[in-house]
Amino acid sequence: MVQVEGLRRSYGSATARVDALRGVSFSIGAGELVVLRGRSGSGKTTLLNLLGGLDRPDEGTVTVAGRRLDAISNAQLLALRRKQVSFIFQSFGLIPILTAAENVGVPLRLLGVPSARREERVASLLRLVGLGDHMRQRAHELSGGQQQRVAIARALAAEPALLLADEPTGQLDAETGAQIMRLLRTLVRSEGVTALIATHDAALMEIADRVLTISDGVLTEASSTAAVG
Ligand SMILES: Nc1ncnc2c1ncn2[C@@H]1O[C@H](COP(=O)(O)OP(=O)(O)OP(=O)(O)O)[C@@H](O)[C@H]1O
Repeated sequence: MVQVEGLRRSYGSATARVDALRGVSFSIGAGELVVLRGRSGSGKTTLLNLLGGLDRPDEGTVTVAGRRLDAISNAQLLALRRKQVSFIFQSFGLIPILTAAENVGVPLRLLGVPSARREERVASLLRLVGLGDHMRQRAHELSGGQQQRVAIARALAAEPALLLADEPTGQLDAETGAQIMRLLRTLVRSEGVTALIATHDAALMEIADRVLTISDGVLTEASSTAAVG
């Protein structure tokens, strides 16, 4: 599902240059949930942005669902981002004045899904994340954990092939964070999506099929763990 080959990305100019990624290669199989672990500043966000086509590498290639991101036009990249790749952020990224249902419906609107089908999918997703009773509540009225559940439902709405999550539990207390991670584990399996989740929280490794560790812009170890429910 994902192949990354020799990825390099630097920021700044010669005098103040930061080598955020210094030759990163790995692949992720369809349906796998991979946790990307690394300290703050190790290059996790840079890597996720390149995988999601939000940024372009200085060197190396990214292939998602059989398409090399450097070989496609900006219009094709936009289509890929709408249909096949979705993001979950630490800060949830919801539109505060819209209801939970409206937020989840945004990607479906962008794809032109007719309203009846859209409403059906939105309701079923919100039930799936345990918010069936909060559909009409505005995002800013929800707790952090509830907002992240809405963001997860939104990320899954368009049935993406690849889900990228950047510190999805970073703003939540430990127990709520653990619940969100278990929910992600369950949904990745039931929706058949492939996921890469960046975190520095060692407690979250247990949900991974595989853990990639990044340090100073390079992968330092790749280990397998038994997947748990
Ligand atoms: N737009 C930018 N301009 C300059 N330097 C940047 C930029 N984005 C990231 N960096 C630098 O690149 C390195 C990697 O940053 P990145 O955000 O990828 O790390 P991270 O592992 O996601 O960190 P965190 O967990 O704190 O989000 C850091 O040294 C950071 O300061």
